[in-house]
Amino acid sequence: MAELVFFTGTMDSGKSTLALQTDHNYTARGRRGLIFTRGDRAGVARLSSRLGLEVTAREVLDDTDFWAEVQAERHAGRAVDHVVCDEAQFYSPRQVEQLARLVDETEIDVFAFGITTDFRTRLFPGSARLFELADRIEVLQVQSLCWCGARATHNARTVDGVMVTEGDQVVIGDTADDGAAAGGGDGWADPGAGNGAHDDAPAAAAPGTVAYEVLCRRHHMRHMTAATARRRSTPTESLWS
Ligand SMILES: Nc1ncnc2c1ncn2[C@@H]1O[C@H](COP(=O)(O)OP(=O)(O)O)[C@@H](O)[C@H]1O
Ligand SMILES: Cc1cn([C@H]2C[C@H](O)[C@@H](COP(=O)(O)O)O2)c(=O)[nH]c1=O
Repeated sequence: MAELVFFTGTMDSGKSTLALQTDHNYTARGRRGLIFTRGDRAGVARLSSRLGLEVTAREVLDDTDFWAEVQAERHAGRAVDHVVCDEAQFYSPRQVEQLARLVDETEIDVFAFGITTDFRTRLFPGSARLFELADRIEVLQVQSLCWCGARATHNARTVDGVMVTEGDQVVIGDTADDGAAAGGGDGWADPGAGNGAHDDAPAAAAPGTVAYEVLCRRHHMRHMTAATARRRSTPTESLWS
């Protein structure tokens, strides 16, 4: 029986890699899939993994209708056996409902990949709906680690190196220190900024350089990033290196 599966974890936990592997393994057995993403760091209509793999994908926009996309494909005589959805946290609840309908009414497997919560530890709307509707939730097995060595469970955002807890929910960026420049409005990257351009983007500028860091809950609650800990460097908060 077809399933809607939500593979989730923090940033940098291997979700995009698993998305690519999943599509590869199904395709290798003669099944045909569609790959969707939204706001990948590599740019519009790209699905990229930090391990270096990158493929062309269909960019999800505010008005994307997954049901219509699959029906159009089938009417054109092309089979659709599975659908891979990366950055699914950015999909609307309505789009997640379309994915569930595809599973239930057309027996297509849907594999969705995304982070659960934002930098404020709040659920993304798309992730919330996936938690509500998915047949299965799979937490990524490769652990990403907080600077203290504990399993990282939360995503922190820094602006110019300082952890923040206010701002737009969506700002495309990376876990590297040299993160992308902050966007504005609803947070979709400015098409001119070269950091994951998006058609639905507002253009308002915001200062600062945005980056992300994965932390355990304890250190997320204390706003203690690796840099903060290094500065404080108390005996009980030892760093690995
Ligand atoms: N140089 C490397 N060697 C081995 N593994 C790496 C390397 N760089 C990244 N990775 C792996 O890739 C993972 C990130 O993969 P990715 O699919 O981009 O994550 P996500 O989509 O969850 O943000 C890291 O957790 C790590 O396991
Ligand atoms: C926590 C958080 C993340 N984002 C963005 C940053 C990245 O572009 C993606 C996550 O991608 P990954 O493949 O899982 O690394 O989400 C955001 O917009 N808002 C946030 O709060």
